[in-house]
Amino acid sequence: MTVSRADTVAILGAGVMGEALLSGWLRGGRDAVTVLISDRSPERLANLKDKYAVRALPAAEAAAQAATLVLAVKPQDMRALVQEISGAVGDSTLVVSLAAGITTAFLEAQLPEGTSVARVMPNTPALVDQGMSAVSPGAHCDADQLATATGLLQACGRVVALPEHHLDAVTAISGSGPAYIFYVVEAMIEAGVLLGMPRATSTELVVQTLYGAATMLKETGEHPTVLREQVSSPGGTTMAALRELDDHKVRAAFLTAIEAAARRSAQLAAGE
Ligand SMILES: NC(=O)C1=CN([C@@H]2O[C@H](COP(=O)(O)OP(=O)(O)OC[C@H]3O[C@@H](n4cnc5c(N)ncnc54)[C@H](OP(=O)(O)O)[C@@H]3O)[C@@H](O)[C@H]2O)C=CC1
Ligand SMILES: O=C(O)[C@@H]1CCC=N1
Repeated sequence: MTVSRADTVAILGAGVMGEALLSGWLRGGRDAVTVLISDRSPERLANLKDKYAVRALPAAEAAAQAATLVLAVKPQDMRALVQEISGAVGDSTLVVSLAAGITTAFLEAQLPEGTSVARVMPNTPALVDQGMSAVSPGAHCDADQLATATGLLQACGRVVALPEHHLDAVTAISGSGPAYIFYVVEAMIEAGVLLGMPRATSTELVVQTLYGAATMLKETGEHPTVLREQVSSPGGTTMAALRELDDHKVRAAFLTAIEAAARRSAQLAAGE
């Protein structure tokens, strides 16, 4: 089967996020022959080719054969990748970057004049079709191209379009967010073990509690304060615990932690 360049998407940097998108597209019914992957690890490429039956090519060759390029390398590797592919980027190429911190202006300056660029911040729940992404158009990205970028992310979850000045905050909230939740889950499991429960039991209790609480937030549409108050009986166990969290300034710690993540995203833009 011959696949046109217009229908082809190349993932350049097939690591955690690259694979998350690839697997989501295939689960959503995209034909594997329309996806090219590139990575500097031959072992990783061999593994992904086996697993998903997609074609692997060096980055510049993949870039020449695809109308949409998804740049999914670490921010620190972005300059080198863009230099490698720049000569293969055509007038109609759409470049979609997933990298934290890297601005559309940076990419536009490295790519041929007038290249359409969209900046996206996804998250790892895309692996289970529950991703949350934000997308921002660069200076030359038109509405159809923004819709194309949005469609790539919608295959694995929800997408919001936002002005690019919000993307460092998005990175700090939903991009890094799953890690904060996993950190809280780890701490709660440890607490169950501290109280004498088998680790497997504690894990089951915590994971289902998280799932139930997330489902309540989503399905009831109630404010989290209302849901928290429903759990907090006067003079009861929950208030005893929440008082300790307040005494240990856990809420303030979340604010400063998330500020630090946004600051770090802005530093990555400056190549630090
Ligand atoms: N992980 C996450 O939760 C999220 C990540 N992101 C962003 O997504 C991007 C990718 O992150 P993640 O998937 O975690 O990173 P990974 O390190 O897992 O994946 C990046 C892959 O790209 C490869 N690579 C580096 N340079 C090149 C190149 N020139 N050509 C081909 N392949 C190359 C890397 O190889 P090697 O291993 O040899 O370096 C690696 O396999 C980052 O910019 C990150 O900011 C955004 C949201 C969430
Ligand atoms: O930690 C990081 O830099 C990347 C960006 C958002 C999630 N992971």
